[in-house]
Amino acid sequence: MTYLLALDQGTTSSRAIVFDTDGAQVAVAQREFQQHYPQPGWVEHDANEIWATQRDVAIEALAKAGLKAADIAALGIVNQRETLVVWDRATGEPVCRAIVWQDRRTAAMCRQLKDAEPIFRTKTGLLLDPYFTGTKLAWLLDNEPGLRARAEAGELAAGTIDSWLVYKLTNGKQHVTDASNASRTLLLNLQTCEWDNELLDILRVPAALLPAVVDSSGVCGEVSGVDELNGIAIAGLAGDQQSALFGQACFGKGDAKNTYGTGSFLLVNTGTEVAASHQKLLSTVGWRIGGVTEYALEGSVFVTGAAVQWLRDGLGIIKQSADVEALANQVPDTGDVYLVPAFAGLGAPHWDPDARGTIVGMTRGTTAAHIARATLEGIALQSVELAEAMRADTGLAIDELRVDGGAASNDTLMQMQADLLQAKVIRPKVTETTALGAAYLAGLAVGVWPDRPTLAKQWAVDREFEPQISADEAAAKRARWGEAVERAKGWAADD
Ligand SMILES: Nc1ncnc2c1ncn2[C@@H]1O[C@H](COP(=O)(O)OP(=O)(O)O)[C@@H](O)[C@H]1O
Ligand SMILES: O=P(O)(O)OC[C@H](O)CO
Repeated sequence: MTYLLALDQGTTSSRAIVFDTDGAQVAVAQREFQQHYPQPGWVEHDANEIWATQRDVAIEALAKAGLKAADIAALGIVNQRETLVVWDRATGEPVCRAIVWQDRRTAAMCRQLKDAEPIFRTKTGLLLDPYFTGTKLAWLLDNEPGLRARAEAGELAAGTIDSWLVYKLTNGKQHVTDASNASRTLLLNLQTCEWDNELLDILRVPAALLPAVVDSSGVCGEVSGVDELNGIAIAGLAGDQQSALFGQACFGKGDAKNTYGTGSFLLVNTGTEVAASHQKLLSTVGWRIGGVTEYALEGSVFVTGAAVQWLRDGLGIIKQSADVEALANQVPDTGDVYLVPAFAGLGAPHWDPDARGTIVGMTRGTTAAHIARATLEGIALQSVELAEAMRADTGLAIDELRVDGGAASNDTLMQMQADLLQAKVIRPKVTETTALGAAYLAGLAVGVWPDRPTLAKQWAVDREFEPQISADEAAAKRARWGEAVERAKGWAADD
């Protein structure tokens, strides 16, 4: 029997899953790690802790499956995107904590660079928002004493989490990133899939820092220096959201998926041509395989599942995330309460780093149940805005949406999504599609599966949700939501 090992390095936890050739999960191990919030709006991770947790869960998953490294055909790595790690090439030690995708510290820098935004928009498909890696790297070089000189001298390496993990797994032999991760940095030319000198110049980033850009599916190294994993081929790399698109078998132009994790990320496959957005969606690399790049349009929402965590940790009205469903179902509706979870600003299609979380419409009769229900509706409504923007961009209405991620297990939320989107929502049997995508990318590279049609046949439905409210009712809620969003915008602008 042949097995694949998927490493899914997420924002809040590191996960490793062993899959068999039917795409079935054989064993899983997961470890959370610490989030650091050194200043308001800043979010950091300890890159060494990311490495240690990811290595340990990989070892643990193999042990749980009763397998040895030699039983694994290949491993794939998928990861939280945009998060920046800079390390010393000689020692392999990070020079400081990783700056996480949610970190807003470069909001002022992005405003200052606004005149250059059209260049970034055209070349990278992204916007000038603190979300992306490029301004984080520029900030670090400007603000950490001595770093720029060391970077220019070639002493340092920079990369997203995929780069960092490959570097550690190969004992410092490989400094690479795949095209999908690279397309989130503000430094990659989408058309050529190469680092762009004009963009490097604008952000004053020395090219010597950057990894080589490789295919998303292809052997890019071999594990060495971790006894239990040594010899396993590293054969798949991708950003986690692109990987979920792959794991959902969204191989055809127009196929769409939405992942509900810390944030939500709705991606639609746009084929081998870059589809430019007029609705502030992102054009991004889906994957590059055999040198051929396929693209996607993406709507990124920063806080969805994290809002449920806030109900748990911030408000204390639920004990665990899954409890939100029962609490929300204690009431038939939100009583006209709307919760805009703009805790980290607003992403697509608003891109307002100064927006902040807002609850509107509360009365003396509002209860925790209304807040819980409004949180779920807020998650669904943010995705509706993305789907509307995609329709305006591509002319294609999303009439079917494949869903995955932690919060996709919430039936009430999925029903709300179908209602508010006025489209069918389809949940597959395997909702660990992010990790499955990693296994697929790695397995294709080493011949475990012959082609994508074989993978598409493995995809199976768990449950479908059909709209149960009228289009008029949905439109009324969408309009009301729009008003609530306006109230959340710009709140922190004076900070
Ligand atoms: N039943 C549920 N209802 C709503 N949200 C949930 C539920 N279960 C998990 N979540 C949320 O999903 C997120 C975890 O999903 P996951 O896909 O593991 O996220 P990530 O990869 O971003 O760490 C958490 O933010 C959690 O609050
Ligand atoms: O870690 P996740 O699953 O929340 O994904 C984070 C995204 O990749 C950020 O762009």
